[in-house]
Amino acid sequence: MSMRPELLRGAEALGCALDEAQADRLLGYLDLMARWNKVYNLTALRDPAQMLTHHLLDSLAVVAPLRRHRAQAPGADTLLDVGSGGGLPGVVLAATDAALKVTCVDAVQKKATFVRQVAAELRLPNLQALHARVETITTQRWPVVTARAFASLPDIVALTRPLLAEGGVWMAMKGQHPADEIAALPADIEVFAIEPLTVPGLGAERCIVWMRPR
Ligand SMILES: C[S@@+](CC[C@H](N)C(=O)[O-])C[C@H]1O[C@@H](n2cnc3c(N)ncnc32)[C@H](O)[C@@H]1O
Repeated sequence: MSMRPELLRGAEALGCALDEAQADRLLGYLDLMARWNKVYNLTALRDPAQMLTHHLLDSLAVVAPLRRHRAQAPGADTLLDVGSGGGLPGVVLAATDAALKVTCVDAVQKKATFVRQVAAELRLPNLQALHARVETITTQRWPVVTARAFASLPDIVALTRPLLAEGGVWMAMKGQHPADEIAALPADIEVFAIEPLTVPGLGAERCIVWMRPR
């Protein structure tokens, strides 16, 4: 059964209606993920319908908030997705915004290789993948650093702080409001917004924790 209608409906509910080309890319990504998963074990989910809600729609939920942030932060046109795994949310962000240059980094070679393959097959020149432990990167800084299912907020900050550009922000994707993690952040880190998200069909709490150095 085609998943296009559910994808289109879900994206619209999330405030990021997709054009045909964007929907094609995201469905192509889902297809590549399902095929590579048989060999490379990129995600524990096997059911494509679950991959749609738990991965694609969950990642699409941050597209509109990121657009709002970028509208207020001119120059925030590059993003680092830390511990990107099979490319979540980095691939989804690159596939929905050609003006955003996305770098996905993961410590596992096969995951970076998969994201490179996605960039080639889906023709996404704004997507690149690095195979590295994020704490070893010294070559570049980014105005937005994002992470999904990567680490606690204090660990995200500790591992990626040198990679944040002047005036940059962290956009951390979390489940329930992570009060304990927020309480454990260093005093010079400000949580300037916590945005609750409602992901169609997911039935679980989600939020974005926006952070920046004070
Ligand atoms: C649970 S997975 C989440 C993957 C993806 N963000 C998602 O939401 O499906 C966490 C990923 O972080 C990667 N990782 C863990 N420590 C890392 C580090 N220090 N630098 C880069 N990647 C790391 C792991 O290899 C793994 O792919």
